[in-house]
Amino acid sequence: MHMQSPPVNSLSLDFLTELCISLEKLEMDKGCRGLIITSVLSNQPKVFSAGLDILEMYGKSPEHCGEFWKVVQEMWLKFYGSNMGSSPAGGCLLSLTCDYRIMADNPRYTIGLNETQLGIVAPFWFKETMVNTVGHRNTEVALQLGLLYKPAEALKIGLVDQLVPEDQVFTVASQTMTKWLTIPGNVSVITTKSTLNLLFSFQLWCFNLV
Ligand SMILES: CCCCC/C=C\CCCC/C=C/C(=O)SCCNC(=O)CCNC(=O)[C@H](O)C(C)(C)COP(=O)(O)OP(=O)(O)OC[C@H]1O[C@@H](n2cnc3c(N)ncnc32)[C@H](O)[C@@H]1OP(=O)(O)O
Repeated sequence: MHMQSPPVNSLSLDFLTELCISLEKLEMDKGCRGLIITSVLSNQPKVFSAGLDILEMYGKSPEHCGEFWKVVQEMWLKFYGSNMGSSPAGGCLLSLTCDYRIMADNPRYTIGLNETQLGIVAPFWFKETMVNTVGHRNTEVALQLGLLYKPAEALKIGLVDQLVPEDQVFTVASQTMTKWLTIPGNVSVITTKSTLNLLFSFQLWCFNLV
């Protein structure tokens, strides 16, 4: 799936709605077993996603905000696999929801949950998704300081799984997907994934988010 919503793939209500509809269609397609998501914006260096569209969170009606927040949660519940450039805040969440993250090795790109730098708070389910990926201590430091990591730093703490030269991102993503798809049967993979997320799912249920 190629994201192309200039200038920076910010996650607006319209963009997220379209994304969720596309994901739902893919979920129902029995022939689809994996998804690589990437940005095809023409800007250089490339942005994966600038995160939630800031304009959606300012001066809008309560109904609009409700609708926006709901679709943000839907997006988070659905994702699979990705490759990317810059991914601040919601863009980082988009990546964290994936099974494997491949980042272009360009020090101009950054990834992280930088909410505190913006004077806002990363919701607990952003935080938990980060803890599940990089552990509690790394998350504590990252979130309190609102850190945006360069590729090498992100790899070091496990925020991304692999760095590759910029022109090879999609090729390597395709090779990685091929490897993951050698695991037989959807059921065992889905069950394993659900088991890994069991505690988190329970927390979400307690907070009435699913
Ligand atoms: C519904 C109510 C809910 C209330 C809940 C309240 C709080 C909960 C918090 C939820 C957690 C928040 C998560 C988020 O995702 S907040 C968004 C965080 N995003 C960022 O901090 C990214 C900011 N952007 C950048 O760092 C850079 O733009 C960049 C992505 C690295 C790209 O840099 P560059 O290529 O140099 O482009 P420009 O900076 O020049 O930007 C180009 C134009 O794009 C506009 N832009 C950028 N980011 C956003 C964005 N997130 N939303 C909307 N628009 C964005 C930027 O203004 C430029 O526009 P212009 O050309 O018209 O000036």
